Amino acid sequence: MGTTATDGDAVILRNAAVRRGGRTIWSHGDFSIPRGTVTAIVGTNGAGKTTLLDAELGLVPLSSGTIEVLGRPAGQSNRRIGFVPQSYISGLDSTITARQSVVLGLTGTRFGIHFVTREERDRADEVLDFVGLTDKADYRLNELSGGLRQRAAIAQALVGGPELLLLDEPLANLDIASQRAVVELLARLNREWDMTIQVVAHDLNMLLPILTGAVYLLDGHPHYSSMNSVLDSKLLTHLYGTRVEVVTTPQGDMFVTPNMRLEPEGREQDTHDVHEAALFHHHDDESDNGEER
Ligand SMILES: Nc1ncnc2c1ncn2[C@@H]1O[C@H](COP(=O)(O)OP(=O)(O)OP(=O)(O)O)[C@@H](O)[C@H]1O
Repeated sequence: MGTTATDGDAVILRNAAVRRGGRTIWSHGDFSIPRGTVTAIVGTNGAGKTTLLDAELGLVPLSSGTIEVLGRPAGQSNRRIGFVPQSYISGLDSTITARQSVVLGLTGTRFGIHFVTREERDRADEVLDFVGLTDKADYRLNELSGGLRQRAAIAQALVGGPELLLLDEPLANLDIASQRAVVELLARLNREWDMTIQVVAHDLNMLLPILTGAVYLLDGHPHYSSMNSVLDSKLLTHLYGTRVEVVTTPQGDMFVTPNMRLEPEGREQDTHDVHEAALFHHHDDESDNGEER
């Protein structure tokens, strides 16, 4: 929301827009995310959450504006960024061991013979220990549960010592205990390694205790907000197009709960009129030309 960028920011978008397949996915990205924060990226299917991560990695060109990551233009800091893609295993030979997969984070996934140095192996073991996989280091990836595979994926992203960790739906398809373990791991990373974290998520509930803010993709525009402001029932209802409630417990915990009294067709209407919806957007330049999204 047009925030003033500082050296303490990990990511800075200035009037950023992305086009893919001939159409604008999102535009007017104008915010900065401070270092040391844990940020959710939320929005409906196809809103462009993965595209935002791709843009930060410089993998998709911007159709306007700029993105700066760790003080440099997007794409130029990738060695200082750990990335956990949505389908980690599909890009890998699942018969390699957890340790081998982590070492790949240091040596690259290129083909050919690569001798692993003692140092590389020690570094891999250090990270495997941090994610709680020491006793599974020699298990093949296809022998691990989804939750443990996700931890191996995070270990691979961490092994190069990144300052920023990007995760694309790391909790998808995990049971609740495994989701908790991943969330606890992210909390420790943030707390003990001062890691700046961005995580694409559909369900905020599990992540709420560790989130400091969220980027929400709303009506084709990404916005950043600290957690207190994003957890607004009206905003979330507009964002998801269905009724969402925010509950503050006496302990101060907040939960986003879908309202179960849904209309017969299964969705409650977003009740915002166009003027109310406009209040969620605070662009300096509202010259969006109404392109199809
Ligand atoms: N390589 C591509 N070429 C053209 N269009 C693309 C490409 N990749 C993604 N898109 C389109 O960009 C839009 C945003 O996709 P993206 O994957 O970023 O959304 P998302 O919010 O992560 O969605 P989901 O919640 O379903 O994962 C979608 O309409 C998608 O079809």
